[in-house]
Amino acid sequence: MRAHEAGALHGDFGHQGPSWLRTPADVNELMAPLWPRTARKDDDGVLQVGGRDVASLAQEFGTPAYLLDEEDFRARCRDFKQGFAGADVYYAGKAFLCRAIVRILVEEEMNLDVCSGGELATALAAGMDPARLALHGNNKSVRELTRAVEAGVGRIVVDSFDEIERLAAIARERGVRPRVMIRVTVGVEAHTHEFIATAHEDQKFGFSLAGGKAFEAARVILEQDTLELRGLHSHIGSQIFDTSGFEVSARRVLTLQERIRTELGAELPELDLGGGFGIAYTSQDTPSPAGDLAERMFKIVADECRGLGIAQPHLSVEPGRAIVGPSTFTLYEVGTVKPLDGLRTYVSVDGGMSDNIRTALYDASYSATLASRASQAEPILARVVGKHCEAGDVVVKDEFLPADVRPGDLIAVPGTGAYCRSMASNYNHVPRPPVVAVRDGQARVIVRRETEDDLLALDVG
Ligand SMILES: Cc1ncc(COP(=O)(O)O)c(C=O)c1O
Ligand SMILES: N[C@@H](CCCC[NH3+])C(=O)O
Repeated sequence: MRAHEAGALHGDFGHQGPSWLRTPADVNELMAPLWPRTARKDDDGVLQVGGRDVASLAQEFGTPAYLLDEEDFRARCRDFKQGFAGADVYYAGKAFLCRAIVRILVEEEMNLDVCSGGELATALAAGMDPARLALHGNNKSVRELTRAVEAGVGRIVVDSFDEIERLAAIARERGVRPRVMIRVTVGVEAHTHEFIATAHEDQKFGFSLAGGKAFEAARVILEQDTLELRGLHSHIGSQIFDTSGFEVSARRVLTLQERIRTELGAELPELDLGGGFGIAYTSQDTPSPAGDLAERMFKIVADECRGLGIAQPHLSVEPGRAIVGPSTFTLYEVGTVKPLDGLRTYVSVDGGMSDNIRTALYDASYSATLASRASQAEPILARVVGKHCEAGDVVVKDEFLPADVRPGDLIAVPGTGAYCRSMASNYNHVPRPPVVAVRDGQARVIVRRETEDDLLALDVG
């Protein structure tokens, strides 16, 4: 089998050219960062995952569908747990959460970060030990806080003075003492898209460190005998490759920790440096393995603590995208192909911005491959677009696809495990696709496809 016969497993415009013209060995090597571990193409160019081929999965479950490689998801949990041994790893449920995922997390002995009543309910419904949960949010309702306190959630990451007051009252009424962390805005300009950076001063999350609000929050919490202050929390943003942002953030937050110890007499035993570890969406992204990230982060914390003369707090991190992102790809069927002379070819698929809003929202880059057959055709510059009534309904901005791409072909887009199903909508009354977990030749639906009846059921007429 020659590589181009197998079709591209990864290609992206403008960097190294069309990848299906490379050797099979190259193609396999290039697969690694973008595709789930068990993904490969067979001799007929049909993409396989978890021991199943996508043509049969499309027949059984329809398209579009998110196909999650369960082995890959579990392996990434283990990579983080092993890499960060000695620290705690909280999977960030906002990336993608459902009960089957919670059960896997329980089996893999992971902790879980939830950021809404809905995520909390999902975690509890699937049997997650509440002590392993962290609750986030800049505007947690009284109801959400009450539920978390009553369930015995392990930590609540407080985000405002209003919340401290609310939470203290809820705890007082129930005679309990919830554990809290303070979300600190450290003022780091993370190198990522503006919409997903969270530690610069001018935004809604956290207590400003520079403005003295974070110190003030510590003082207020320490005055309450109904709240137990466990530590500081910083999350600088998402899809970050460079650990220098974490270094600055750790330095600033630990400096605050030292001030809290000196001026308020409180030794804080924990520190959470958040999530945000980047993944490869195209060959131009170069993520670090979890072990390397951990090594660097442990060193940063150790160095800073030594410099400040404080005891090292117990570290935790909250990766979401880096665990679930690469485990999943979206399978679409091509509906129409429109070559625009001198421009590019528009390949329309049966989903779009309702199942992947990230391209439209963050100008995110994705790649795609012809997944259902091999092709000998020349590469053409294509744009994979959806079926929505919106010109910006783009899934993959630029990709080389074979010139004979045609209606009925299956197209796979990797790296869609994080923030695609969880941010999906039913814009234009397009029902949301299912999530199908595949492992050892078995496929099971873990989130079923939304139906038109589901949509009509909400519309009370
Ligand atoms: C507080 C917090 N923790 C963790 C995460 C997870 O981020 P990521 O999925 O980029 O690892 C987020 C989202 O950005 C977050 O806001
Ligand atoms: N939803 C964003 C990341 C922000 C997530 C949570 N703070 C994304 O798709 O990249």
